[in-house]
Amino acid sequence: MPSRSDTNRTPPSTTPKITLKGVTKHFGPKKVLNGIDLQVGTGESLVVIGGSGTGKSVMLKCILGLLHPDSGSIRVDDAETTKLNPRDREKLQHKFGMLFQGAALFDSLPVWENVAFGLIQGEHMPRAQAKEIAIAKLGAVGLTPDVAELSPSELSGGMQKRVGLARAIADEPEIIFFDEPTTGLDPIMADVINELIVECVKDLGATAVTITHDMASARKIADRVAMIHQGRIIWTGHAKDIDQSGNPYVDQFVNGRADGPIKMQIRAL
Ligand SMILES: Nc1ncnc2c1ncn2[C@@H]1O[C@H](COP(=O)(O)OP(=O)(O)OP(=O)(O)O)[C@@H](O)[C@H]1O
Repeated sequence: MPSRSDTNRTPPSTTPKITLKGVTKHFGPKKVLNGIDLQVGTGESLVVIGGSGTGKSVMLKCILGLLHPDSGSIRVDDAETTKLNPRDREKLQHKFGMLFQGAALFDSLPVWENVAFGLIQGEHMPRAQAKEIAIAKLGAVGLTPDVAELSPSELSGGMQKRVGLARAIADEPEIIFFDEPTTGLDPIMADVINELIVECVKDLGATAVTITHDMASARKIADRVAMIHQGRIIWTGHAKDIDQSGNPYVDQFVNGRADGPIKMQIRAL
């Protein structure tokens, strides 16, 4: 299957969907985000790469409203999200879907109810209708209706990711966040999940933001890639240009080399 940047789809619009300007966040004496500037276009798939502890998850949590930045601006469409009251924040949440790193399913609920959770709890949809949608979404990620009645604990890691993806798309969100979607999967299953992500995002016409260490995943999913280092975005570019970034940090990361400016800075700490 071709990468997302090769597919024959409508190119993403240049209208910004998400805009971060000068976002900072510290915990105690530790500055984690040092002025993040980043824009994601409507319908674009942006992949954020970067080493462990560079602030990827903290940035994502700031966009999701799970953490409040110390300073800076985060806009989603026309709304400045750092200043929303709780009611408007809740409305904004309806635009978001999320696939968590560990799929984060409730073992106490059958698969279908995990998928339908947001529809039942958030949208107050009748259970029968929500179940129908959940089964359709499970079909969209390649799972048959009999899986709907199982407990998540009965599923393999790959199937759990599919269920997490079905849940992320159940509400047909405008923006989907993927946190390390391929972690813990073998390379073939990782590729299957990457393909499903590309398909689901394309079908919905959604904007996607993915954080990952996995370059195979980044290459497959991304229209554009942004690299974060020490709490700043140090490079952004088209996925197809990642091997000619001209940036030694990106080059080191993409090629997984121990030697380079990133290691030198770790040594210096
Ligand atoms: N709630 C918190 N309280 C204190 N420190 C935190 C908190 N959340 C994150 N941090 C610190 O912020 C830094 C960045 O963490 P973050 O989880 O964003 O890294 P990351 O780039 O996502 O790494 P990884 O790829 O390993 O998941 C880390 O040093 C982490 O310990």
